[in-house]
Amino acid sequence: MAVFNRDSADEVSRGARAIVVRADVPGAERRDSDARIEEAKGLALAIGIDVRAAQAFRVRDRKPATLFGSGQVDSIAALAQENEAELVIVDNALSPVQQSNLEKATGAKVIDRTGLILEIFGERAATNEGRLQVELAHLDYQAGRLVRSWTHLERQRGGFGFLGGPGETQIEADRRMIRDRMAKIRRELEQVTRTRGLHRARRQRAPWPVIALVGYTNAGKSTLFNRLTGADVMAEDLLFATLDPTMRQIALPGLDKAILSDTVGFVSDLPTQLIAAFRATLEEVLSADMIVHVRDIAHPDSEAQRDDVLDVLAELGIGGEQPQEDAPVIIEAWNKLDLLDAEAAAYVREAAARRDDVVILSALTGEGVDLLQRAIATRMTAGARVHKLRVPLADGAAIAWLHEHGEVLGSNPDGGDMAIEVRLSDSALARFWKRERD
Ligand SMILES: Nc1nc2c(ncn2[C@@H]2O[C@H](COP(=O)(O)OP(=O)(O)OP(=O)(O)O)[C@@H](O)[C@H]2O)c(=O)[nH]1
Repeated sequence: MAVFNRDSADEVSRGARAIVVRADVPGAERRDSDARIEEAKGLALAIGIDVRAAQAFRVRDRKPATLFGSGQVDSIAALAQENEAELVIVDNALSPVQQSNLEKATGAKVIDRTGLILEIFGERAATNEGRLQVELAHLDYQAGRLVRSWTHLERQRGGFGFLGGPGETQIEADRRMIRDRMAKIRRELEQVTRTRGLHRARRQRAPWPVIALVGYTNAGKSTLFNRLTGADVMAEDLLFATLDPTMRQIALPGLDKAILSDTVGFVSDLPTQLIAAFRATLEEVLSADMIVHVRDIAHPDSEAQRDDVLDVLAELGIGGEQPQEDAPVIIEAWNKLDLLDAEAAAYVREAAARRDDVVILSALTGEGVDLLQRAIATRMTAGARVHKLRVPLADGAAIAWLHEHGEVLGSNPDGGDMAIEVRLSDSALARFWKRERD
């Protein structure tokens, strides 16, 4: 039921014929224009849109009415016509006025980058919280786009438009409806967030370390996740294949059990309305013991992508200028090594050799994955020392725990206790005591 004026960013249908265009504003870009348009195409393909053509335009200054210059608008209209496009995707943020003017000029439906990402998030959100956050973002986006349109004027004709003119009342009613719905969603979200907090607390008590994979969209997180866990989930060439984190148990050398968590892909210029939805999925990362930052090292904007990811992590208090005290350590996994030619590979190896927090690999071919496993395990067990512990003989579970998580060097029954000499990392020891208390 369309209770309010659903704007044209809504209901993009799968298989829609589309063209992708973008305005490159000189000086405002720190990224490769081709790569940006490719990413936008990838985003559109991810929701099943039939992208027929893609083109970037240099725009000296953004035109308030149409964003693009008038000659460029004509070219876009011609491109849309040639390709029989029903949809024009503009990979920039558009004001409602620009959107509507471009629709008039092209005769096609126009959506901007925010609209596109909202569509993707809407399709990918798998948990209750993800769905609510996306709906909230969508409503917020729509509320900003309620302009006095002809449909409103038509509906209002003969109505009560004395003050403020016809249309005003309808817009107000629409706004109120959106506000009410948003308030309801916020209440539901509070409930869901509370439940999620409980789940997380329960998991934190689990005596295993948690490793979180983060990375820019399409960097190869899901592929690596599958490699490391042997699970065959979500290896798709789809952006945002993983809006909600997935947890799996993995085995690492010298570390019987650990939990690997896959998180949502990062993306540049994330629409402000979506930041909360995105962060919600990242809270998992905060409780991790270690972060593996997966990077597509063969991508032309690899460094800009890394900066985007690090900025978001810094906002969460991980890394950056003022990291939180017990924040997880980060290792970088430089992925897609197989895509580099010999010269580039040599260069990358040299750069990696200068750092002790980098592993080079290919999640696709498996090369180097063992090195990553070892690097994770080494860091996890770093600071392992020999401890002499006394555990009641009757506490078989505690004794088994120590055998499972540490290297038991000797054990002797002594009175009612077992005296155990065991090599354990500090974090494992802390987990052991915590486990005792619970
Ligand atoms: N050549 C090559 N391709 C890879 C490698 N790792 C991943 N890919 C490909 O890169 C694409 C994206 O991989 P995913 O694992 O889905 O990426 P992701 O980081 O989980 O993506 P999001 O879910 O969007 O965040 C897929 O087509 C993979 O097959 C690699 O080491 N080499």
